Amino acid sequence: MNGYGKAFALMRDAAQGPWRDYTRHAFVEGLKDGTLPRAAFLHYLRQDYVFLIHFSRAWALAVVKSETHAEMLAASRTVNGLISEEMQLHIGICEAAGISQDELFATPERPENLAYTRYVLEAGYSGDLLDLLAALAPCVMGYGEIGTRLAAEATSDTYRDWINAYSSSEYQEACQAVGELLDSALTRRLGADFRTTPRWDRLCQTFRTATELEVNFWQMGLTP
Ligand SMILES: Cc1ncc(C[n+]2csc(CCO)c2C)c(N)n1
Repeated sequence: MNGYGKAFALMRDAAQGPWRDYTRHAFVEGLKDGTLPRAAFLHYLRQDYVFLIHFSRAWALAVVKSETHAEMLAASRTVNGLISEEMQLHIGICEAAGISQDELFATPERPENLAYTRYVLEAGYSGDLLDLLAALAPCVMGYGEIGTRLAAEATSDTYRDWINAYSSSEYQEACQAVGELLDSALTRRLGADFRTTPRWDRLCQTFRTATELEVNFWQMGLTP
């Protein structure tokens, strides 16, 4: 699977093992065949709602760290997509399951959740837009790959709404836009041969760590 840009494909290939653990996690396979217990899914969604609050803050920080209007536009569109669409999806599914928005907002944050979001925010606070985007990319593109694969391979309709959200053309376009942002931000700051610069390996390491934190997040989802 590809189409999310050059830098993403390189970073993913450099993090092959964790990437596979993330995109083929037992939680994901349970969404695919409908065997994921409902309690685990709702627990995950509640944690993910809190996760999205902090991820919206991290994408807002990407606006702060932008150096061009095009970068600000791409980052602010993601902030808007997150708050107006992705968080709405969670509110809707949870409401239908009898979990109110107040309850959702008051969800106590699990350590696996906290570790991931604060890692990403710290990458942005202490670094530049590249450090921040390297930490943000696994979440955006990973769900893009998972959504596309599950739309083709799902054998159950139990989690169809969730799968449809991440396989939708709107979401796939958002992944492509982030891929283009990553490529152009790298080229602007490091040059077209960004792979040969001293910073590249560190950026790949940040991408890998964020991918490992995604694996931990799925694992948390399996243990309500
Ligand atoms: C643990 C976890 N990882 C990734 C996503 C997906 N996601 C989070 S922010 C974002 C970018 C805005 O569209 C996307 C797609 C999630 N929901 N939960």
